[in-house]
Amino acid sequence: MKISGVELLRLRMPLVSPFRTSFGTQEAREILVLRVITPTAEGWGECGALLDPVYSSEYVNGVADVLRTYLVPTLLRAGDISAHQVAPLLAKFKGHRMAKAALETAVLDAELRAHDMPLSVALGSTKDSVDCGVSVGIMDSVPQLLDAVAGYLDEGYVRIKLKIEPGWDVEPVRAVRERFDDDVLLQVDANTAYTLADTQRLAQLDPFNLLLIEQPLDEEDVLGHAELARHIRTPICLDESIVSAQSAAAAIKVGACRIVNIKPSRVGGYLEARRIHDVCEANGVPVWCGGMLETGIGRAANVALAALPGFTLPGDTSGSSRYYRTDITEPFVLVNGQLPVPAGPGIGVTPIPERLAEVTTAREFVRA
Ligand SMILES: CSCC[C@@H](NC(=O)CCC(=O)O)C(=O)O
Ligand SMILES: [Mg+2]
Repeated sequence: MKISGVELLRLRMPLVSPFRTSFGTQEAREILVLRVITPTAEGWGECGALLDPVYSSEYVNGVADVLRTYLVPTLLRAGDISAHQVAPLLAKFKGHRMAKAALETAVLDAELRAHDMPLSVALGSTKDSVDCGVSVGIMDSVPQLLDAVAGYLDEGYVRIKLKIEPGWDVEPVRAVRERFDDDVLLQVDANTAYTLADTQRLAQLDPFNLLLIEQPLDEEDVLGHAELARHIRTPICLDESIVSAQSAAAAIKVGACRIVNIKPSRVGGYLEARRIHDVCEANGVPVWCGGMLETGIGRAANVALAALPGFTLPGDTSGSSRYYRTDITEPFVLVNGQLPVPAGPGIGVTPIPERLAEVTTAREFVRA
């Protein structure tokens, strides 16, 4: 398939409420969306990078630059290519996995639409709906947190994830455990906020029957997570540390994690995400689909991925209303704690032009 052009769209989408994590507070999402044009179909891809390099080293302006300067011109010059050739063609450029993921996804979406094949089918998904969890930010008070959790449980979410950081960890988790049924699936995400010196503090979370503790230590401290795992009972799940199937295999081998959060954006796309799924499944390691506050474009693709057999834990695949008053696609609405897997060709959704126009702050066309 020949790529005739790629459009970079910069969106600004206000969040329904501030989302606070150990690395800062998001009030709105600046999002880069890609539209790939080919003679037979168009494809869409959403980049998970944040405005600033605070979750990972990538950030929106940097992604836009590496796409216009290196990645898109390389594909435009490559002639007839398939989506599976994108990663090998771009491998000479080190890193920039979020930029590569968005571009590969848009090419894959165009290719699948041209062949009338849903992404879920192409990935080998086996379910037509997925259980959904929700990520709950750090709040100003425990009562405010309890009200938020009550609201999400009322909406039907089947798993609650609490953001934690030093000073906001044991007390809020204990309060949630004490207020809600012990059967509520509960996990925490530290976004690298702790060090091994905090081992005893983190061990105080063990009595609360958490599903997992996500990325307690620095993303490069894989051996530190293996050491921590010898001192706490709660299973460690890695997020920021897992950037490829190779890094997943290595982390599992050294005992750094018993669960993996797979985020297609972080690992370079859905094809690598599938490989990570396969590595984890081969090692008996459960996986779940993480999120980067995606619009319906990224959400649709994430839900398709979350329908793979190894995704045995509810993901951060919340409904559109978790973050946005109005999505740029038809909204994803939770029904009985689940979201339906899009059945249409490719990612199965397309942006609604009027809604896309409302939130688009810049458009840039990259030609050969
Ligand atoms: C702005 S925080 C994004 C990264 C964070 N993502 C979430 O907490 C889930 C976000 C979502 O529901 O999409 C994570 O580390 O897992
Ligand atoms: Mg995380």
